[in-house]
Amino acid sequence: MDIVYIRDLRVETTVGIFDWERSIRQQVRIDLEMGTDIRAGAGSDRIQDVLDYKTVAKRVIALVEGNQRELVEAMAEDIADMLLREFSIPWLRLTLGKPGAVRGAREVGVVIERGERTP
Ligand SMILES: Nc1nc2c(c(=O)[nH]1)N=C([C@H](O)[C@@H](O)CO)CN2
Repeated sequence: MDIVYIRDLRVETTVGIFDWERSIRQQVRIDLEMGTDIRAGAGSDRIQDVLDYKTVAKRVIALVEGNQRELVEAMAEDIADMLLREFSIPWLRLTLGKPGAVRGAREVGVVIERGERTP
């Protein structure tokens, strides 16, 4: 399996369990690895034949900017669900972090894998 990735995507959104967090925008940071087969696109050299990371990034940004969830777990699951459905991605690994959310830590968050990773 090949991978198309997006690293260090930063998006401003509302997220968090505390009242003060519901009235501010915070930055979340996303790393995304998506299973794919690049051979058709490598052969044709046409964007139509690949998983377009720009299109994926725009969709992820739109979803995250509109987030109403409190937990990073819930937001991560929403992103993964959307990607598996809308882009027919067989497998993905998603890191969703909140930089600076915990004093003393650079970032906290979750890493999830969804779908089936084929050889
Ligand atoms: N596992 C999680 N733990 C915590 C979360 C979360 O989304 N998942 N959220 C918070 C607060 O919103 C925190 O980020 C505010 O500093 C605490 N723990």
